[in-house]
Amino acid sequence: MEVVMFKAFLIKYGEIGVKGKNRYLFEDALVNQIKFALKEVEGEFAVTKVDGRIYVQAQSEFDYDETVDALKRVFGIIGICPMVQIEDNGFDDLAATVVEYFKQTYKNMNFTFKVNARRARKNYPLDSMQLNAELGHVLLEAFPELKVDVHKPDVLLQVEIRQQINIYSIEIPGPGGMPVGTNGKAMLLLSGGIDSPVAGYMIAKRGVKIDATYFHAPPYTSERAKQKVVDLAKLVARYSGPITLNVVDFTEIQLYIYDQCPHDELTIIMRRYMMKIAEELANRSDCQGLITGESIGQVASQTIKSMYCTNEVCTMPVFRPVIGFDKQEIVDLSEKIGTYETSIQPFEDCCTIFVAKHPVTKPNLNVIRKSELKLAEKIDDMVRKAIDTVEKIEIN
Ligand SMILES: Nc1ncnc2c1ncn2[C@@H]1O[C@H](COP(=O)(O)OP(=O)(O)OP(=O)(O)O)[C@@H](O)[C@H]1O
Repeated sequence: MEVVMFKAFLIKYGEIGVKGKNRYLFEDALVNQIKFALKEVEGEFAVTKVDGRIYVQAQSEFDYDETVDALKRVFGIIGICPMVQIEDNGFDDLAATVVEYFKQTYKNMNFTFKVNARRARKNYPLDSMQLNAELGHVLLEAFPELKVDVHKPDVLLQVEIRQQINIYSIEIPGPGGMPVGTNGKAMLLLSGGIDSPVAGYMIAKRGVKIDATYFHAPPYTSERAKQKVVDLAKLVARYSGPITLNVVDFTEIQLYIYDQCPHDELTIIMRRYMMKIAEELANRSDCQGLITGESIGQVASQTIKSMYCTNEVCTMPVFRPVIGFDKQEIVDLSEKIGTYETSIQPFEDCCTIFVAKHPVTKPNLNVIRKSELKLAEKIDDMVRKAIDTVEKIEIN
């Protein structure tokens, strides 16, 4: 689309509008997230909050498509309206701009329209009704194929008389949700798979800031496998904002469990230690919850009984946003958010390397606890060491 005229966007936001006195906190978080998202777009932008509305105004040359794509990743936005903003140079100038706006925005004029003018500034010489009628008339003269429909127009042209004049008619859907930073913080257990990046995306969408923890088992898992997780964290951060990624060296613990415990219980016991360590890291970085990509019944370690056993080691709430999704639904979402291609890169995961041929699908908590007694001597030191030597990678 030829969009030479669009130099600004009106940002529409939904749920955050209903938060009463907290409204400004939500708006400020939204402004911050918009600024963060626009950092990777070429061009300078001013993001401002004026009279309870948020505007993005280009201050230099900019790439329209990239800008819209970046805004589509900001949770809390329900609509992105590309806008023409002009100074008030009298009605004739406004009428000419509206005609030019139609010419540049629509290829053919075989549609119905309605003008919806609003005056926030009452000293404008025409009132809203007069503006609607006059601008409608001007457009019909300029484009005789156009038709007016005041009930169900194909195109609703908004003309807002404020300090400046805003002209817009297109609303590109945003992602919805709430601005990140308005709903606490949680720790995502991020593996290299398909599910956990999607889980992180879904919780961030509700306004939750995210940190991540990855369990790495060198040399059984390669540097490349770790890089894949860093890449996934970067992709999630495009929506969630900056992420601190904790890389835990899990090798010693895994080998020890492998040595001491029945192999059909390995996955469950490893998972329990992952949850324990993730919870401790979460506490240290002020998180109020853990996030995993588990979905009921997907694999042996994700039966309800298995989750009952892994959940038991932590007191923090564990959020499993894809719990009721089929695999294909998770895949669809991962394609939509752009993590799928990276997730399917074939690099080994620590769980798949140490996995038993026939893992228990109905673990008994008492049996698992008994097996873990064999670890008692050394495991606490190992856990402490894993936490103390964690590598922190800042994704921003
Ligand atoms: N190496 C790891 N580091 C961090 N978290 C992990 C790791 N392995 C598993 N998890 C967490 O446990 C969840 C279940 O893992 P599992 O390997 O059973 O499932 P999965 O379906 O392959 O999930 P994913 O696609 O997210 O890897 C993951 O979604 C993730 O949250």
